[in-house]
Amino acid sequence: MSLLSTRGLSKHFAGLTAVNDVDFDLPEGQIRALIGPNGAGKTTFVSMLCGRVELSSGVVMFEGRDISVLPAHKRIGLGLAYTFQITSVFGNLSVAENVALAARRRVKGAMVAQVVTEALGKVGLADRMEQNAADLSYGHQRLLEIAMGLAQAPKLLILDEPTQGLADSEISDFKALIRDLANSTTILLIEHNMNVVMELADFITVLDFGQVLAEGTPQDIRANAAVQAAYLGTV
Ligand SMILES: Nc1ncnc2c1ncn2[C@@H]1O[C@H](COP(=O)(O)OP(=O)(O)OP(=O)(O)O)[C@@H](O)[C@H]1O
Repeated sequence: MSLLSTRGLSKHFAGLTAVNDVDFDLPEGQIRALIGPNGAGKTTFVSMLCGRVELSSGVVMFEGRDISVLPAHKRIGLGLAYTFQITSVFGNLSVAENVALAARRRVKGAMVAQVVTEALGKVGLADRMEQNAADLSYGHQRLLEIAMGLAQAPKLLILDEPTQGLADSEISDFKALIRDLANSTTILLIEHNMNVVMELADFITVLDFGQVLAEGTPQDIRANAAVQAAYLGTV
């Protein structure tokens, strides 16, 4: 059984079909990359998985349960965590307080501090706990968001362009982080950096004009002529 799957998932915005009849299956334990040209529908697709965007038609299943109309906070409760391009960090709170907010959804009392320390340790921000989140670089704010996701001990972690804003030197740490997280969490990653995709992903789904253009291993996708024409040739 897939951890997450969709059938016939579509989203129409007035006159525009952003996601068109997508069937998608994500097995537990996989690192899956979702790639495709700008405007292909990637963010809209994962927003429907998370419940941030209402679907127009189709179904979303998580652990065999139909979650298509479940509100976002209930999906988080089931183990579906996500970080998005638009940063959701509270700038006037400390790094630790931001993660504590996420941790309190799951644990209470002294456990909160433990979960916070662990999550920040994993993403490499343990030495910045007391700093105001607003004072972090953009790249570090993205790592803080991942720590906030981890504090919820998710079964599925969805990351929307997590390497955007990271320096080259930080990207190799990021790759190691994702490999480490994959030992305990299934990961769905929207990513434009093809080095990151090809190195990290077990399996890749390519969206184009809201539809699945191709799926396969990194080798399959690299060799796929349609993907080359639609996307890889242009990056
Ligand atoms: N709230 C909205 N209202 C109207 N159109 C939207 C809305 N959100 C997205 N779209 C449109 O849906 C299409 C898919 O957008 P989406 O952001 O999902 O693509 P994407 O693949 O994530 O792109 P990028 O790689 O640039 O982030 C685009 O044409 C976009 O303009």
